[in-house]
Amino acid sequence: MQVGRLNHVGVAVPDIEAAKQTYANLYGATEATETRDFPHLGVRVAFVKLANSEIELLEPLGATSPVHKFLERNPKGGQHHLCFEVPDIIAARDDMRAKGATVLGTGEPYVGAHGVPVIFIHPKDSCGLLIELMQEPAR
Ligand SMILES: CC[C@H](C(=O)O)C(=O)SCCNC(=O)CCNC(=O)[C@H](O)C(C)(C)COP(=O)(O)OP(=O)(O)OC[C@H]1O[C@@H](n2cnc3c(N)ncnc32)[C@H](O)[C@@H]1OP(=O)(O)O
Ligand SMILES: [Co+2]
Repeated sequence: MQVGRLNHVGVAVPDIEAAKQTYANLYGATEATETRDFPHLGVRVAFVKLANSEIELLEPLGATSPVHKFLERNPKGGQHHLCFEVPDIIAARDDMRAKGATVLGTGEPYVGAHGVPVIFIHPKDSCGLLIELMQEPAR
């Protein structure tokens, strides 16, 4: 299986609104979504639109958030993950497992911030990078 386009770069930040201003002021990336909470995912999220992809700004929601420990280690924020689109998230999950990669959580895809199912592959399988795979959205 070959992954598709880079949908977004996940960036953990201590303050999403401040980060939005940084991307607008420094890089002219002024188009951003409203900031939304996803309590069931443990994150607050906003997307900064780019010409060919997006920055996904992430704040932790609570101490059990998957982003909480990352921000403790990187209090100013940092690159958290890359997200690639795939045509079939179930086939992608099975392909990852068949190749010996660790699909995080239960292994069952779950609906992410874009409203389509996602999975995550452990950083140890991708040269230290956390990789998210998401079902290609209808365009
Ligand atoms: C889905 C909604 C939204 C979307 O796009 O739609 C999102 O993207 S939400 C993003 C937040 N959600 C997740 O990240 C879910 C998957 N993540 C996890 O399951 C954990 O964060 C995990 C397993 C990657 C790390 O868990 P934890 O931090 O509790 O474990 P450790 O601190 O013990 O770390 C283990 C090991 O991994 C290294 N690590 C941790 N986070 C990252 C990272 N983001 N990138 C690279 N490496 C990471 C950490 O340094 C440890 O390395 P070691 O060599 O063992 O010390
Ligand atoms: Co993401």
